[in-house]
Amino acid sequence: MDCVITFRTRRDYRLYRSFIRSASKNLFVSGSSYELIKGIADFLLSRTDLRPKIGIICGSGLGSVATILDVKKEFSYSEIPHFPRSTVPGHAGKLLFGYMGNVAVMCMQGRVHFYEGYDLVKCVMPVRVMKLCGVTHIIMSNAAGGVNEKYNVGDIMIVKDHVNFLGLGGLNPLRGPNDDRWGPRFVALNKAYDQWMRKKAKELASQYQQQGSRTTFHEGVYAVVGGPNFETVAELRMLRKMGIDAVGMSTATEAIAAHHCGMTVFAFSLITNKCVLEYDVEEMPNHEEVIESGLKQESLVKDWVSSLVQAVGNQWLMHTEKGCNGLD
Ligand SMILES: O=P(O)(O)O[C@H]1O[C@H](CO)[C@@H](O)[C@H]1O
Ligand code: HPA
Repeated sequence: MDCVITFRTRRDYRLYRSFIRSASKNLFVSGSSYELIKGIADFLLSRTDLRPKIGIICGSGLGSVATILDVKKEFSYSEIPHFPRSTVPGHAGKLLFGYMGNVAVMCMQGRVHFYEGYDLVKCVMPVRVMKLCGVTHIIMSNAAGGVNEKYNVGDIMIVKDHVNFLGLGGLNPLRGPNDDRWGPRFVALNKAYDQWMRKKAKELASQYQQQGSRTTFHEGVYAVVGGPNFETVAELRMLRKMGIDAVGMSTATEAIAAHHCGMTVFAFSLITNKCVLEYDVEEMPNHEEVIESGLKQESLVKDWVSSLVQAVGNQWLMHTEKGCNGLD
């Protein structure tokens, strides 16, 4: 059915026209435009003198990593304009600016997920905010189910690569018009997870083994699925056949956005549950167990992440005179 709109004045017509123009522009970019994200970064930086170099994202039950920070400024996500809010237990929803040793850090105590109802572009918005706050290296953590039968609860997997099941189906945070200020239209991902950081993280991990820790570190492939349901036995069997070691509902999309805008990316999974690949098994995965497993590994994870942050800081010192105390 055709619809005819009449305007009483030329002014009404002009107002209508500009509304339609901005609406069609925002159809693709709402919540994600460079200007909007720059506005958020400026909002944060105008409220702290700290200039972060390293960003950390705490996954489910891993919020305690934030407690190693000497916090200088704290924001609740709800007080940051346009920032998404965490709705999942185990994600405090706080953005912290502080120091780990002499390294200036920005830390998300909790993330947001696609299954919470956010578009992927909104899920990765905090990563881009970090970029515009000056973060060059990002450490992402997550809770994940161990698909590899050799993985046990409490093990840590350094992510060497991922399979993005959302992306393979077309759901990608880079979908839509590309803004070259972030990065190129077609981004290569074969070096998405930084080799130097992975090597350093493995070196640092070996000290726990030497000290007799029972925690095993692995390096493996993380698969992101949409959630929020845990996977079926058939799905998990398929994942294992495909060479996947751990499965979760986050991180890979954030890593794509971070790599796209030129950040150095490191990610790790805490194995919080062993995935059930058999039908005649009583146990069933649940979020409470996921959070509990995170808490049990609290001190080791904090220690390891903190030494990785220091290692990145020392690397900076070797290459720049300024270091990374955020005061340069
Ligand atoms: O990936 P993070 O945020 O650590 O959380 C993981 O834990 C939750 C399931 O218990 C899911 O959100 C999954 O992605
Ligand atoms: N599957 C998906 N996501 C998860 C799991 C899991 O088994 N454990 C923690 N996050």
